[in-house]
Amino acid sequence: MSTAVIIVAAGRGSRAGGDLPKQWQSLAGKSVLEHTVAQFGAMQIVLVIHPEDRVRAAALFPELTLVHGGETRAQSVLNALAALEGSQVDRVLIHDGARPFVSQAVITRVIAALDHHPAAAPALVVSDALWRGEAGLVQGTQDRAGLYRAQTPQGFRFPEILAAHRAHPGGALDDVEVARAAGLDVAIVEGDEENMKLTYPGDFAKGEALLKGRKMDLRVGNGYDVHAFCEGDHLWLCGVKIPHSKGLLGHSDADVGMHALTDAIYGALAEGDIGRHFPPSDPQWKGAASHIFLAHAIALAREKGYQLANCDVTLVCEYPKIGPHALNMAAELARIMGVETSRVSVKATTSERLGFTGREEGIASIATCALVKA
Ligand SMILES: Nc1ccn([C@@H]2O[C@H](COP(=O)(O)OP(=O)(O)OP(=O)(O)O)[C@@H](O)[C@H]2O)c(=O)n1
Ligand SMILES: C[C@](O)(CO)[C@H](O)COP(=O)(O)O
Repeated sequence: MSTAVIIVAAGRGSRAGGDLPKQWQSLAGKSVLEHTVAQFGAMQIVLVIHPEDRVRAAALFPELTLVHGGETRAQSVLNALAALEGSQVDRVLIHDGARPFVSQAVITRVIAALDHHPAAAPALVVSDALWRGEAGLVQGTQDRAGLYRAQTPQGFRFPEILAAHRAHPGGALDDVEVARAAGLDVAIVEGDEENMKLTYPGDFAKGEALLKGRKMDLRVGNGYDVHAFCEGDHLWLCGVKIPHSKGLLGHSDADVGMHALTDAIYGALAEGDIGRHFPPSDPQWKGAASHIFLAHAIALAREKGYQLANCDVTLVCEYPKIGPHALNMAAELARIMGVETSRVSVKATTSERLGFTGREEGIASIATCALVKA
């Protein structure tokens, strides 16, 4: 499944006021939009901007696809959907640029719900009493049963939401309204009180306070693994196939580097190790490609609200020589985990011909990772 994110940021923020449209205003030293974009990590992002903001946007986000927005939010969304047509994308998340505090946990819940529904969106149950009012006087109360406060990102299967937007006459409040008009069922997933939309001038002070009050929740884990050499003509290390005069022995593909990294992530989460999640006694994992284990560990981290800050994998062997492959290995691990390559390090050392690695009986690997609550 290939998922893209559309971040709509072409509005003028008239209710928020200020010298710049709200998404370009500063919040704790960075623009609102930089905070928002950062929350989606290495996902494919289409950023919808106002044509007047092109230079600013291209300078700050050189790696993102920029699309010009329209007169309304819905038109801005449609322009981005049209730009994705013909790509490999089969799911899309549509998010307000003005919601910079969206968490990994909310993003993960929306994506997970798309496995079972054509559309899904986060929302919060209304808990206050609701009144109707006029001229400063309460005119009556409104039953709040079954009422929700809608948030973004709102997630959809791509062809369905493109068709729905094309068919919609306009005037919808959000993409869920567009999807429902096309007959799509929309699942509600749990939103987050912190996932507020900056709308009025006072919201910026609330946002600053929220960022200040966020306690850093940092987890560190380590992993260690060993696999013995066996007969063979290649081995897998950190997801890269390397021709060699020996193979590595193991129940799975014996990718010792990826196993150490996977265990480091489980360790940081206090979730045991690979063996707990993929028991070697279970024949279905015989010969399994180790990216399954790493993808599971990182998904578990996201589910719990953590993202990878960085990781460092060291391979201990005399041969094969790792240097020529190290960058490819880091890129492959980063791809599997959905993070920027700059967060992943792969390096190697020999053991100076000492011990089992020195005698070329096998390869050992040590990995460390840091996870931060997003
Ligand atoms: N023509 C538009 C209008 C809105 N948006 C985006 O949609 C999100 C939610 O809209 P809202 O909070 O209403 O933003 P603005 O339209 O900018 O605000 P205002 O209504 O106060 O002018 C924002 O990230 C905004 O930039 C957009 O991309 N294109
Ligand atoms: C899409 C939205 O953020 C859902 O809550 C919202 O409808 C868009 O903002 P607006 O203030 O209603 O224009």
